Amino acid sequence: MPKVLVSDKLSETAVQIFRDRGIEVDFRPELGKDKDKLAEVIGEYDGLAIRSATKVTPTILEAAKNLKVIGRAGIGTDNVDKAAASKKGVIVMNTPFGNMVTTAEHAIAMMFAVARQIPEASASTHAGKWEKSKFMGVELTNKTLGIIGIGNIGGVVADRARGLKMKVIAYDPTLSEEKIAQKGAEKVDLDTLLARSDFITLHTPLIDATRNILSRENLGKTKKGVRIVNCARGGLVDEAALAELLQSGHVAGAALDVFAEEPATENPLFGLPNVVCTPHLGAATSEAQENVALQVAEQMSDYLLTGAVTNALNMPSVTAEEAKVMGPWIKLADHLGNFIGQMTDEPIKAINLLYDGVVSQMNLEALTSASVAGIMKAVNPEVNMVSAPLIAKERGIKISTTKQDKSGAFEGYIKLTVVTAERERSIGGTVFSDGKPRFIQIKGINIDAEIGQHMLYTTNRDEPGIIGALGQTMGGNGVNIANFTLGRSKAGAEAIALLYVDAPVPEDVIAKLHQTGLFQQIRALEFDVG
Ligand SMILES: NC(=O)c1ccc[n+]([C@@H]2O[C@H](COP(=O)([O-])OP(=O)(O)OC[C@H]3O[C@@H](n4cnc5c(N)ncnc54)[C@H](O)[C@@H]3O)[C@@H](O)[C@H]2O)c1
Ligand SMILES: O=C(O)[C@H](O)COP(=O)(O)O
Repeated sequence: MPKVLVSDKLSETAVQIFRDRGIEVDFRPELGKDKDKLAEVIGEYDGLAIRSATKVTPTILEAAKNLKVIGRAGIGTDNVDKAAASKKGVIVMNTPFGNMVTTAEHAIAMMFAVARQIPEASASTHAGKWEKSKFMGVELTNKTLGIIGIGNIGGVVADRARGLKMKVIAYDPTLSEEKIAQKGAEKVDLDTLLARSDFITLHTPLIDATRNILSRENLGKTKKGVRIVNCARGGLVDEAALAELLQSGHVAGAALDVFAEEPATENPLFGLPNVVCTPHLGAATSEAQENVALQVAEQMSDYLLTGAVTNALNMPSVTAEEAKVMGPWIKLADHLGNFIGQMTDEPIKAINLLYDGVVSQMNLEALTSASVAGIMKAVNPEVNMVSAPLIAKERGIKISTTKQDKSGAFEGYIKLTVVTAERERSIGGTVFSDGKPRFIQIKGINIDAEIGQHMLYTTNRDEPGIIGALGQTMGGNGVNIANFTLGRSKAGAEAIALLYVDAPVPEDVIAKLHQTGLFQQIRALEFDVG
């Protein structure tokens, strides 16, 4: 039974879902703030469910010996070292839509709050002062709202702002003018947004390209009297520069839900007039917390129990249905890769995959990842579908895929070719109607080989006596052959044999086969057929 740790304050709904799905779950939200304790216990778990308090560092991942999936009940995953997770083969998933509306509403609320100085007016009224003339505000109607990053949340903000009769402009380099127009905004460049906006709201992830996007220089390009709203991530704004511009009167107000350092107990913006602050409450509604807890628990359970992958940031999606249909093909892709991986001792330059027939209509990204993982598992058993493409990229291995639909004798097949400086190796395989993967071609020679845990691969010149030599040497040394496949390109040319045996072929048996002088290549191979 898989075991999941919840190390942040998730709704109890998540715990219930894990239990209902038959997953053992420990609810320990205090661990999100205790990295040493988390490192101590994480080794026991297959899944880790978090919000933003838990920092999943390389140290935590190093200790996470059994971890398969990290589920973020929310959107931002900047608290997870995704590169380290991918390298360890751990899937990182989030819930991209569960708190989108709630966070957009918070941004709108913050915009109103800063336009009308509501928090300060409220505090003053609570204090028994009746400072009616002190809190003069501005209308939102007809004002220009500049949205930096108009993805899911920015899109909802645009929609609500249009309802408030604001003019909406947006800077988002990855979206087309048309797409931004569909969201009700005009696409502009950053300088134009800075110059035209009465209000600026940020809705990008915190990545290298967006870190400090509202830098001192860019804040200096804004319209006098601008108001800034940040409900995305702290590092997007230069807080010290913003504080100075607020004090100089260039910026009329700021509303911040997120800070460079969190929890924020000290900040250059604290205490300044017309700065509205909330403690990272963007996603803090009961509706959003139910949504994200439910979604993350379902997604993590699906992955741990069925292999279905949804909303993963470091792995292609695989639906539960796909996982079922593709299961044998994924296994085949893994075996094909593993065959070549075990045959290849020299550095790999390129991996080419050809998908033909039914398999060409499947999720090829997942199949390719499985194949690449199969190759790499031959030298590092820790590699899996998540980490393999990353490792291949790091090593400069070029991966290409081709699909076609002319499988002929088979419903579909996969052909894997691996290129090294010395040679090209290829192997083809299919899945029979019994759901069993089989090798059907090696080096262009047709065969029909059942795949077993222990196998022996030999190449020889096609001449009499090979079967006898193989049978005698194996049998004479107590190695039972479960299945024997032969193939040759033409009579007298190169031939191959693939034997499926009941136990690993001992070194001394391989030496004896070599002594016969009949074989060019002899390799004992092991496959994970579980
Ligand atoms: N305050 C909170 O509690 C809270 C809650 C939810 C999400 N968030 C944060 O809000 C942010 C946005 O979330 P989302 O779900 O809308 O993400 P999203 O991925 O749907 O949208 C982000 C948008 O930013 C754009 N972008 C990327 N690089 C950019 C750049 N250099 N300049 C301008 N735009 C760029 C992307 O193209 C994308 O359209 C994330 O950082 C998330 O962590 C905060
Ligand atoms: O990225 C998010 O989803 C938000 O920042 C919410 O974070 P939280 O779940 O820690 O409140």
